Amino acid sequence: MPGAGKTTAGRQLAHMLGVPFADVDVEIERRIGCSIRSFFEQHGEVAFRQIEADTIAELVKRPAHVLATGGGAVLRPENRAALKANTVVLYLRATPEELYRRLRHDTQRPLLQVADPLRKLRELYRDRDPLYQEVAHYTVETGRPSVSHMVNMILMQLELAGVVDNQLVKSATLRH
Ligand SMILES: Nc1ncnc2c1ncn2[C@@H]1O[C@H](COP(=O)(O)OP(=O)(O)O)[C@@H](O)[C@H]1O
Ligand SMILES: O=C(O)C1=C[C@@H](OP(=O)(O)O)[C@@H](O)[C@H](O)C1
Ligand SMILES: [Mg+2]
Repeated sequence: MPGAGKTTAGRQLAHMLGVPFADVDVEIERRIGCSIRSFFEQHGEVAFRQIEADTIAELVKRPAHVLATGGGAVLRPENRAALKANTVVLYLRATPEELYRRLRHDTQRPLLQVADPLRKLRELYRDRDPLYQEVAHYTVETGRPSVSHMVNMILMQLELAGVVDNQLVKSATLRH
């Protein structure tokens, strides 16, 4: 979902683990040469989703690092398949109300430039939560922690899953 913390927590997590960070949206904006919001307005969502799929297909093949996708990455089956097969997928789950609290002043998410953004978030959550749960290896219930607390929750989940070892988590925590 938009506002889940993928970009913010993903960047912090990569820094703490000492691995490269990539954000699908940032890579897309580099390719299209404008903001995603402008692209939506000029070319529409379908054209965006094709560029998003092409970008995800490339980025999931890069060596181990932290990858933040956009909230709509799960809409296309080929994206879900690519993410699940090539990465350890964490779903950063938050309620529509919490997401609205985080995004209420944000003007850059095209899907939320509507009269009732909270209603839109509830619709997106209804449609997408099953898809996130289908593609995710692990779900992190983010609630209302600070970003740094959320990153520690993610680290603990990754350690429990054996994705990162205890020493790496300890050094990450110290680095933090
Ligand atoms: N766990 C959190 N608690 C409070 N604010 C958060 C949390 N995660 C993200 N935010 C804030 O919400 C906004 C959206 O975060 P962002 O990382 O851009 O989300 P996404 O990339 O998933 O859309 C940012 O202002 C960020 O600081
Ligand atoms: O939820 C969505 O469909 C989208 C989320 C955005 O990314 P964030 O989840 O980082 O906001 C961005 O990819 C685009 O605006 C579409
Ligand atoms: Mg993001």
